[in-house]
Amino acid sequence: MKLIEYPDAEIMMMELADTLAGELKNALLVHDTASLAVPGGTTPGPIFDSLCAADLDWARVHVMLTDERWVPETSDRSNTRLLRERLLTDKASAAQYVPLYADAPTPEEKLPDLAAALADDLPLSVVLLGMGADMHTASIFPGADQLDLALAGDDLLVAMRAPGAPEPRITLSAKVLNAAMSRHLVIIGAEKRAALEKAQGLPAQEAPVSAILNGTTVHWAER
Ligand SMILES: O=C(O)[C@H](O)[C@@H](O)[C@H](O)[C@H](O)COP(=O)(O)O
Repeated sequence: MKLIEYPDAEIMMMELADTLAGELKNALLVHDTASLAVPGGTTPGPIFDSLCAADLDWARVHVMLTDERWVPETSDRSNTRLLRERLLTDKASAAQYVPLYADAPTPEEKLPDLAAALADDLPLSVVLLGMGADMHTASIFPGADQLDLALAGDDLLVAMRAPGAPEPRITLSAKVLNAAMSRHLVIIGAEKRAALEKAQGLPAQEAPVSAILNGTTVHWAER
């Protein structure tokens, strides 16, 4: 793991957007398409605001979430909604969106179709992850019902229910995340920095983020 500390979050978001755009551009030099997976939640919005204006051949970029809450796009809990509003806009509106949600009461009903649709985009070119103070990443939560499958299984996508998550989730597995050509984790604040340090000494069952730290660049700003 490599840690980059920034003087403030605003600078971090802009520099990280540049880094992601540069990596996508490089991937497009050698491949017909490039794939980008990004988290939802409250942290990455400003990265999306910069990245969406990056000058690259977005029509050849396939964009997806690292994980989704099982709620329709009309919900303000929908990560898809965040992506449409802040990333898949401006120049990036030409990108192809690969959904992790479909209209059905539970994720299990749609899991095979959603997994088949994303299989063509693997290995992912660039992955950006977030982390919770409970040391979850993507929707791989401590105490989740399918934690073993998400951490050590061969499935691409896993449906999850977890005490720390108010609705069912769907998440890329650790296998998919770890196969990515490039992986970044973005966190803000002292609490998450302490959680990251604690996670490094714990098994993935207790600290799921530790399963994806090898080879990952962590970007941190205090505020
Ligand atoms: O749907 C989600 O919630 C995310 O993809 C999740 O993994 C997120 O990255 C962390 O929970 C951090 O969330 P915050 O950025 O809101 O702290």
